[in-house]
Amino acid sequence: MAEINVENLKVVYRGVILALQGVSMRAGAGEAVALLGPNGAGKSTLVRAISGLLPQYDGRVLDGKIVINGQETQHLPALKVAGLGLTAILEGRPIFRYLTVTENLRAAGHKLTPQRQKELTDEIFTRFPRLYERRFEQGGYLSGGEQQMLLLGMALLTEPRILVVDEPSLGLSPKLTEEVMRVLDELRRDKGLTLVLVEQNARAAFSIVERVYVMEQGRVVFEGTAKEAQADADVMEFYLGGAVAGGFAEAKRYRRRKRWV
Ligand SMILES: Nc1ncnc2c1ncn2[C@@H]1O[C@H](COP(=O)(O)OP(=O)(O)OP(=O)(O)O)[C@@H](O)[C@H]1O
Repeated sequence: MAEINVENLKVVYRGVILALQGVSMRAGAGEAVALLGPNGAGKSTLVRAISGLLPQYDGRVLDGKIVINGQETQHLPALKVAGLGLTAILEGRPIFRYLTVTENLRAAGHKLTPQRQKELTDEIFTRFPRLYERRFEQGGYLSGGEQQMLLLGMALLTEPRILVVDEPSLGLSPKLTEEVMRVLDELRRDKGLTLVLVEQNARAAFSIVERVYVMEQGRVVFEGTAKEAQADADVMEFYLGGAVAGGFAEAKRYRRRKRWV
């Protein structure tokens, strides 16, 4: 059973900035949930906490609990959390820019037997034909969408049970966003993955998750099914309005603000 339970989590950066003010959320085994909300709401902070990566950002859990597969993890380092089957693709698209696509995949799967590595690499190239075409290209020369696909491929080579993905649509065209979402959805279904998706692009998230948490100012302000969120006029207007109405233009503006690769 690969599930996440977060209870009343409080997170502070640099000892003074309270970024999460008592957040509770749950992702059941094999379930897809999205964390939505405006800039600065605390979405990335929550996934950093779940992934054990807060110390890298000078952050720490002040109070509350994170339970992954029955084990309390709020004070575990990232490597231990990864050992529980959680793989996180966080901001910045951290690929090896001077290695080719194939080499990046090999590096990600270094713990696997050569046979398993080959099986999974073949699977990745089947799921992402574009990556196969670009397999001898250096990572740094790939487009944003191709880099996102490479990151998903690299994540698959860690054989995760829980996948945490921060803003996969960032900077992508609507068509590419749709493709990345489709692949995420297929992966979850085919492999029974638990998926936690952070998205500014609420419309994209609604297409593949069952439940959503809308955050603002370090709190969860709405929790419900994707359908309930879309039917709630206040949620749509006050918290998700810009993201839904703005579409690609909004994404581009956002991309300019947030630096990556
Ligand atoms: N490393 C850090 N040091 C200090 N404060 C931080 C740090 N990272 C985030 N914060 C602050 O914590 C709050 C929550 O930020 P967070 O990045 O989690 O929000 P977010 O919902 O992911 O926003 P975005 O969609 O813009 O990434 C913000 O007020 C932000 O300024």
